[in-house]
This record gives sequence, C-alpha cells and structure tokens, in this order.
Amino acid sequence: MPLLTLHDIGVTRRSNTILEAITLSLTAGEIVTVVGPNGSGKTTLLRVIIGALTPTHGEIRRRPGMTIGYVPQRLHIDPTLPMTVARFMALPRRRHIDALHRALEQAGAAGQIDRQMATLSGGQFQRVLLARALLGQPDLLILDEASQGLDHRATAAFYRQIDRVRRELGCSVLMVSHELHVVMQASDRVICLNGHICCQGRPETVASSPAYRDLLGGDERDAVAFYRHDHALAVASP
Ligand SMILES: Nc1ncnc2c1ncn2[C@@H]1O[C@H](COP(=O)(O)OP(=O)(O)OP(=O)(O)O)[C@@H](O)[C@H]1O
Repeated sequence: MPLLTLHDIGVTRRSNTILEAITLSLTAGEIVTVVGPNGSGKTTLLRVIIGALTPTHGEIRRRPGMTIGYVPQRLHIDPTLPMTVARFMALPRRRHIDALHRALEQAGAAGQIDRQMATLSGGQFQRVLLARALLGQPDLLILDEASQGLDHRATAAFYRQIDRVRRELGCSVLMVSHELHVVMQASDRVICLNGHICCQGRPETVASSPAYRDLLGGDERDAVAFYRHDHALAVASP
C-alpha cells in the first residue's frame, strides 16, 4: 500500500484555482521533489499533504498510523532570546535526552546540543530543524525549501544528509526546492508543478521534457548541467 495517495485534489481560494487535478502517490523509501515557478502551488500542496489545509476537491489517503516530520522553509528565532538546541528541540513537547541526541546524530548535528541557537551557522541551523523533524522517527519527511540561504556546498551536503536519513530510517522524503542542480541528482522522482502536474518522472526525464523547459527556462537547464559536471568532479576526488 502506498504511504500516501492524492486523488484529483483541487484547492480554490477566493475564486482562484491554486491546485487542480493533482493525482499522485508516494511509496515507502522514495525521494520525490516538487519543482515549479513561484506561485505554482508547491507550498499549498505540502500543506494539503500535512493536513494543514483542507482541499476544496478530491481525496487524500494516508497509510494508517503514518507519521510526518516537517522541516519548514525558514524559521526566525529572536537572536536575543537565550535558547539552547536542546531546549528548542524539546518544544512544544518534552523529549528524552537520548531521543534528542539520536535525532541530532541522524541529522548530522551531533555535538550541537548545548549550543545557543543564535550561534549556529545556516547549515547547522537547518540540521537542527531536520533533527527536530526526525524526533518522531517519521515515515514521511517533508521539506519546504529547506536549504534556502545555504551556499552551494552546504546545500549539497544537506541533501547528502537527507539521503543518509532516508537510508537509515527507511522513510520517504517529499521536498520542494529551487536548487534543481542538487535535488535533481538527489531525487528518485521529480514532479513539475504549475497549478497542475505538468510532468513527472525520473530527474533526467523531467529535465529534458518540453513542459519542464518551458516552465523553468534556460537558467535551470544550465544549473542541471553545471551540477552534473560538479558531481563528476566530486566523485573523482578523495
Ligand atoms: N490562503 C490563500 N488565499 C488566497 N490565495 C492563496 C492562499 N495561499 C496561497 N495563495 C496563492 O496561491 C498561489 C500558490 O501559492 P504557494 O505558496 O502554494 O506557491 P509556491 O509554489 O509555494 O510559491 P513560492 O515558490 O513563491 O514559495 C499564489 O498565487 C498564492 O498567492
């Protein structure tokens, strides 16, 4: 049974159609990336899947007992507020210290537990958010532009960590990203969204599809080509 199935989902707000005819399913252990231009409904789709938004139309089925971990687009914490990583991770629910250590380790942030949130680098901060999402050992990990603001190297490292998490936990991953050059390589399947699903399939299939090219243009194609080159170098280096 798939982890999650969406059938003919539509979302309309104030007579605007934000999403229409979205039919898709996620199977256990796969990494799926949603790409699309600004305003194409990516965040709305994630909100429907999480259950934060009721669709106007269609049906969503979740495997019974399925749990979701969510890594938000960005999170602002007042830098003058004293807040350790441990305290942040235990909000809003107290967690056993062993669970905190385990989640931080899974997220590649071992040893950060006593740091102040305000002193973390962008990459470390995102890993703490990831660790927080992993606390419940989710079946589905959802990331909304989770590497926004990270440089190229930190972004690539972050997605490698996501792949490790997927392998260790066996969870599915659904993410929205603009870093196509990285996520294309890190995904099993890419869904190209513009209110409806324009195309979907393996990353290389989507990258060469006319619908994807029309929607996301030449810059992204260059980015994909660039990443492939970069990836080849990364594999060759020790
Ligand atoms: N509650 C709402 N009421 C009315 N319109 C909304 C609402 N939420 C989202 N929208 C509109 O729906 C469209 C899709 O928004 P959404 O945030 O899902 O797109 P997105 O693909 O995630 O965009 P971005 O890449 O800029 O983050 C936008 O035009 C937005 O203004």
